[in-house]
Amino acid sequence: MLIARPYPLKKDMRCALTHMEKMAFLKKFRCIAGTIALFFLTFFLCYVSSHLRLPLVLSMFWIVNAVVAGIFVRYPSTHRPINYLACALAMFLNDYLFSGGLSSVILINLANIIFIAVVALGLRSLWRSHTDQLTPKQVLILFPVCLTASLLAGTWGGIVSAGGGSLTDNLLNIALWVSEQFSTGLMILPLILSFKRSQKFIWQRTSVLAVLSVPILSLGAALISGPGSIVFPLPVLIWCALVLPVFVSALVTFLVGILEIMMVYENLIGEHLVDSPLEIMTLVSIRLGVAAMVLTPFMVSVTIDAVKTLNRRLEIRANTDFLTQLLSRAGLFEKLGEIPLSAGQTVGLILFDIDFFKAINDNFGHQAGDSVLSELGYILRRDYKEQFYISRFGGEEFALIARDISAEQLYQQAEALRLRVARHDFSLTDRSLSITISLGLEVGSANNNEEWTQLITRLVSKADSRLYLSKAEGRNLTTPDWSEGSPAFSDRTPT
Ligand SMILES: Nc1nc2c(ncn2[C@@H]2O[C@H](COP(=O)(O)OP(=O)(O)OP(=O)(O)O)[C@@H](O)[C@H]2O)c(=O)[nH]1
Repeated sequence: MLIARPYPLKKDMRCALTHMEKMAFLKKFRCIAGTIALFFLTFFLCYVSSHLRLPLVLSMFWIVNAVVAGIFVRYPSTHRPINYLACALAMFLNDYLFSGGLSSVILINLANIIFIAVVALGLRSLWRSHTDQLTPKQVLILFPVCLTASLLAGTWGGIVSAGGGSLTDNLLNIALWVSEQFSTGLMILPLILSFKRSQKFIWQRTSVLAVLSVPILSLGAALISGPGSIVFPLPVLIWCALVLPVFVSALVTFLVGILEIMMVYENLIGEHLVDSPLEIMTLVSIRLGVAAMVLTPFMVSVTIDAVKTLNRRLEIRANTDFLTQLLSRAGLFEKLGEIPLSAGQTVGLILFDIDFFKAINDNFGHQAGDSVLSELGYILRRDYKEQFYISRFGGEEFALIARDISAEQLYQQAEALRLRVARHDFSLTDRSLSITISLGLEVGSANNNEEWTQLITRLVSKADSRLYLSKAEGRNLTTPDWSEGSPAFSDRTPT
């Protein structure tokens, strides 16, 4: 009879509740901490941006909007009304402390919130938060979303910050707002969206040269000057996009974009800036030009990155056996081809085949046979990957290859493997199963100018005849390289 056990159950439930409460508390704490961090980040960026105002009244780079919008897109859990409120409060506080006049400050900062909201909502639906990889499609949508956000925010900001004035003043103000938001947005958003915490990258000569060429072309642009000089760095930025990781390329492009706009402000590029409609429109035009220029290398680097990832996936798929997750025969040769082979190098090969595998298929079904192959693949990957290159050579035939191994060491490893397999219970859906394997070994040295394919083919031919011997002598046996008089051959015994 089943006896009720109230206490342990209650205790379990209490533990589970406490755990859930703890998790809920942690989640809440993280949210509050995130909101406070966002408040201070916004305040700091507003402070920095508002000190980049000279020589015009409008900031040279109002970076805060793109940064906050980028955070909302990149980390969708932060996209919450409370965080909008925190950002707005930080903007109001900064303007109140350093510019005065709370009422106009609220209206002007509404433009910033409009930009953040439009970018966050426009890009959020397309961004897959579970992957860091950007797609060309996502980059394409960056342009219209950023433009819409800049147009809406800029129109509102331009009107409320002009404080009345003539229609021309209003239109010029709007043009300045829109162009600034658009160019700053397109410089900063790629940076935030492509940022990866860990990325393996080896600097090669071409990557270093590409980066070093950037300041040279930028200097050329500064020396020659004129409106066309904006695009001088473009070829080298495209080069960076081809050879650098997406984030590094975006960073270089961002720095060039910033430099160009600063040079415009310093009269190094373009005409002398005075506060007339023509000069303002020149600045607007240069900014829009910079925006278009910075997006181009970003599109190239994201597209190249997507192509590289696709190539890597195809390569893995082509070189890996789907069932066992081991190298296919072609994959083995491909892998070995990457390793230098010097004359005289010793290479050992274990070639083995499952005994009576056809009977497993016949008695338990093809799926059971697949399951055995898959489990065997798992054992080989787990226990032998360190010492050997492992390949599913054919149907139920496997090859293990090791460099710098003696005939005796190879024999010991092969015997250990044979016993390991024989003692293992392979699990099928409704039962477990024991199998045995027969092995043939060969150890050889590479000849002068011999390639991996030739060497392995030579070793396989010998090992295959020894595998056949193991089968002929009753299976569950290892036949080593006995031509070398290995003492192990005479010791071989079935389990
Ligand atoms: N389930 C399954 N069976 C496979 C696969 N590849 C090959 N086989 C089967 O493996 C069996 C190999 O049979 P045989 O060559 O006669 O060898 P065996 O039955 O193991 O006998 P011995 O090697 O002489 O011990 C064939 O029936 C193939 O159909 C696979 O991927 N999955």
